Amino acid sequence: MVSAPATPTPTPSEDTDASPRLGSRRLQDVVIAIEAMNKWYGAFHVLRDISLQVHRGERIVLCGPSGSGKSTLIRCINRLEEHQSGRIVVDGVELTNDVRHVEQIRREVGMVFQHFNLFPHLTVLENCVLAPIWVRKEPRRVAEERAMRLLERVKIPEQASKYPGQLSGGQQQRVAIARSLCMQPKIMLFDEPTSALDPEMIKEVLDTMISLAEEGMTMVCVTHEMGFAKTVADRVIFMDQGQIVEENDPHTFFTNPVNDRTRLFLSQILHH
Ligand SMILES: Nc1ncnc2c1ncn2[C@@H]1O[C@H](COP(=O)(O)OP(=O)(O)OP(=O)(O)O)[C@@H](O)[C@H]1O
Repeated sequence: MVSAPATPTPTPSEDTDASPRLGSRRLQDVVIAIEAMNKWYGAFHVLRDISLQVHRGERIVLCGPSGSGKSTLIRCINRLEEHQSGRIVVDGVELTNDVRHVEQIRREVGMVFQHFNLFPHLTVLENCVLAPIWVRKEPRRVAEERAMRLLERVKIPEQASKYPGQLSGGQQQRVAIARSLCMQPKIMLFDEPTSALDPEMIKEVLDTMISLAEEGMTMVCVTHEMGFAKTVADRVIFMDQGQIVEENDPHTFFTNPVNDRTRLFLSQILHH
């Protein structure tokens, strides 16, 4: 049975002064709506009653201690992991077992992983055009032109004919970002994209993410880069033991955390 696309909670569409704001910007429609979602790994209750709404163009940073469920949560958003109860609606499509919905979501939601996940036996350009050609059935020329534009945007067009193993970690991660963008996603998920990088390469990847944010991409980022959270995020969400414990704008989150667990976490990472 095909379930009807669900409608996320509506938000004001008219651009009136009364519409809610996101910093200096106006809140737009909800693109990710998670309602009372739970997930178990066997008997282990890994995500507990998660409710979260992400608006178009919003930049969310998810943080929290190791094992708190951050990766699992963002992997549920593109159905790399299944949830067992509650609802996840992405751009008006509810995530169910219906493969058509899953395919649609995978096309609209790009994901960048800690360990790049590039195909080592394919060149940078081939990595970038693989999904557009095979999933979106694009002509090779169209896919390659877009891939080259995106490799220019992440500032490594000269690496197009190299293999991933010939690049630095920072360059490989920028290829991974360009590869995701080749599918023209509406939402980008980042799972600790800088954690596997040497310190001197972290900045180049963060700069790429910052420029994406400036262009209005909707982003959900799991990261320990609190400088990025402070300057780029519209909202910082703190998770612990599978729950969203606290969320706020970055200024309030970092200067006036309410929950004891948030305070403890911040004191540990900010003084590290
Ligand atoms: N496939 C799996 N099967 C069983 N347990 C899992 C699986 N994947 C993750 N877990 C467990 O679920 C919990 C949450 O893991 P998750 O990777 O989502 O946490 P995290 O907050 O992203 O942690 P980290 O910051 O260390 O990456 C952990 O206790 C982890 O061991």
